[in-house]
Amino acid sequence: MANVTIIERSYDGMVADWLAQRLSAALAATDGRIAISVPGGSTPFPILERLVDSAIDWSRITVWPGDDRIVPEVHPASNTGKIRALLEPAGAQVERLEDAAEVPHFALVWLGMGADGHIASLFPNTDPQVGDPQMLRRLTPDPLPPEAPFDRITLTIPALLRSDALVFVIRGEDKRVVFDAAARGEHDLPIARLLGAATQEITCFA
Ligand SMILES: O=C(O)[C@H](O)[C@@H](O)[C@H](O)[C@H](O)COP(=O)(O)O
Repeated sequence: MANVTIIERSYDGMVADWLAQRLSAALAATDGRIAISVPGGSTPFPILERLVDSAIDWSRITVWPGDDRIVPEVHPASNTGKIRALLEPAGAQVERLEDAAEVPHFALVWLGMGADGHIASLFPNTDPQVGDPQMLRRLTPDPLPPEAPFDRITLTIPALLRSDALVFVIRGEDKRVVFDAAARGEHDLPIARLLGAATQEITCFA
């Protein structure tokens, strides 16, 4: 049973304020840089638009997309392109997963989740492993999600677990049912594998 703090009836401004506080605290705890991972999809970007205006020293933050579709950054489906457009002007360094050499330890990993229990691009058909020796994988979701029918590159479960904290923003009752069942260890979908192996603080904005 994963120890998850659920924050009910959340809204984008609330999540942005929480993230701003956590990132400020992580920056205050070190003289150097911190690394974070942020999700793609549709949920994060209204939150990131608020977060980018907060008083965070983005020049000390390296931002890793948790996953991306294998498309050019100028493609509308590119998570990295959208994240870069938002955060690089604020001073953040945004990584390209294809170029990644060494996946760091993350101060915070922020994830969304699909109704099928996927996280990042770890879809059920890819059989993601808690003990994966790789930090990054290229893979093909099957079925291809109609909203983003592309091959993917993604952080793996061990890479996502290389973090001080996990935070989820999960909107919709269908996803909430899947998430709660995962937290109780009632299925073996990717979200359940991640939560079952997590030892760090876990927060879910629902
Ligand atoms: O590349 C992606 O699509 C995301 O990384 C993906 O894992 C996303 O987080 C979930 O599918 C939830 O998407 P929404 O936030 O749009 O519900």
